[in-house]
Amino acid sequence: MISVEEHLESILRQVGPVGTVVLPVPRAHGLVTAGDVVSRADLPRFDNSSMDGYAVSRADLEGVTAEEVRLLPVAGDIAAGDAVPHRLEPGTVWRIMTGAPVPEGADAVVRVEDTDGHPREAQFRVHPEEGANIRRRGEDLRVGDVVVPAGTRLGAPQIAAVVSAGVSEVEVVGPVRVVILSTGDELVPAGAEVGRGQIVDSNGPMLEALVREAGCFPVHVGHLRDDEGATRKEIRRHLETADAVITTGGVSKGEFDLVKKVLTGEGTMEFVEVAMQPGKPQGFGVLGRRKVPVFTLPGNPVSTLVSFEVFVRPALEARADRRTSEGTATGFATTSWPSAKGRRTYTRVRLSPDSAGGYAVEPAGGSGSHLLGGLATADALAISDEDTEEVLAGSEVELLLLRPRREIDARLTAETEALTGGDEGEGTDGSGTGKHRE
Ligand SMILES: Nc1nc2c(c(=O)[nH]1)N[C@H]1C(S)=C(S)[C@@H](COP(=O)(O)OP(=O)(O)OC[C@H]3O[C@@H](n4cnc5c(N)ncnc54)[C@H](O)[C@@H]3O)O[C@H]1N2
Ligand code: MOO
Repeated sequence: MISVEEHLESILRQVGPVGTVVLPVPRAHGLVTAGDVVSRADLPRFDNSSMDGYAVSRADLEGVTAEEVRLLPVAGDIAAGDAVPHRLEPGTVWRIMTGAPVPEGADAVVRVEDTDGHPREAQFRVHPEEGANIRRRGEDLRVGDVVVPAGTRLGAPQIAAVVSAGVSEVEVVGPVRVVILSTGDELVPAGAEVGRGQIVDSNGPMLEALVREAGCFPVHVGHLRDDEGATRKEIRRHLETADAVITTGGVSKGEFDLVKKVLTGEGTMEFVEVAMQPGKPQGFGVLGRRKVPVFTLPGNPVSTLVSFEVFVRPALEARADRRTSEGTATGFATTSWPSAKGRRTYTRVRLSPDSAGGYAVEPAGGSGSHLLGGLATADALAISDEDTEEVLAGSEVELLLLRPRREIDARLTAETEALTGGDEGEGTDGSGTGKHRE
């Protein structure tokens, strides 16, 4: 058996980012920039008003107060989008809308609330500060400024900044297209009738969701029957287009464990036993002329999940050049549970608030790799090392989170409030206490 670290290192040595592509900015959502994105425009593009009001020359309102009001004639209206260059003549004002270009000669905008709002001859009640309510050209970004540095994941705020800066296409690390193949004659697709001896293929939909959560794109989710020729043909076909292939099942010692049989000797494929529980039988290699990473995960659903979190997610992150894991945390065991001696053990656990504002940890259901009911209630995997035979009540445990931390913390806060009748807002409030860490 090899260690978890040895297997992960072997995978990461062989996996690098996919090539870059140039995409229209909205389609690059979630992808990582391959180079700095540089502004093609000054932002704002022109001096404009931040308020509905009047563009004025301050000199014309010297000494004006709420008691010492002044009347000035209005030259006209300037709306947002007005393309005509206007000039402010001394002794006059322009009525101006939010976002409209400030006329030449104006050095402040007076809010409509500080006037009587009249369209032709407005009464002013303030003497504005220099530049009041004017958004200056280039105060946000200048031509040539870096809007988003290389290596940034394009989220909604970055997309807004980039398109405003006059950039319509960006070079990003390409979308990582993942093919998912469940294997085994016993499987039927979700929703289909389940016959005698059959089960629903849950690994396919689970991996599809995991791949998506990891910021990659499941492009094919299929099922391979226990047929050697068909299995070989189907895997080869996907090597032409996929950026990663994940199979489940067919890698242990059964007579019909065909994945192992078909892929042995292909590319750098290696089938190993990893000192972990669950997830012992693992296969990985890069295959075909495109050197596509292929992960052959054990079929038991919990083994598949743990294998994904421990090996596939880091590799997909390397491929997409981004981090997506929900991260780690620590908590305290409220009860004891067994740990497989000699193997890194990943125990499904449920978290609750402890009295010190940390995470209280207890197993979510049994330890069998087929137990999906318990898995659905788990918040995290508690990791215990190879030397541990039993995780003792009261001991500190390392957690690999399976849900977004905000979601866990929000639930725990609600539970704390329910327990205390809502008078203690402190505790697991999502801001993290000494015991929580990323
Ligand atoms: N003689 C031995 N038998 C097994 C060993 C072993 O060392 N010696 N290892 C066990 C361990 S540990 C695991 S994990 C599994 C891995 O088996 P495979 O990867 O070959 O997977 P299968 O045999 O095809 O299936 C295992 C189990 O999972 C169910 N399954 C498979 N695919 C799906 C799916 N897509 N959705 C839901 N459930 C699935 C399948 O019906 C089996 O019950 O091997 C042990 N055996
Ligand atoms: O290693 Mo298997 O993955 O225990 O269930």
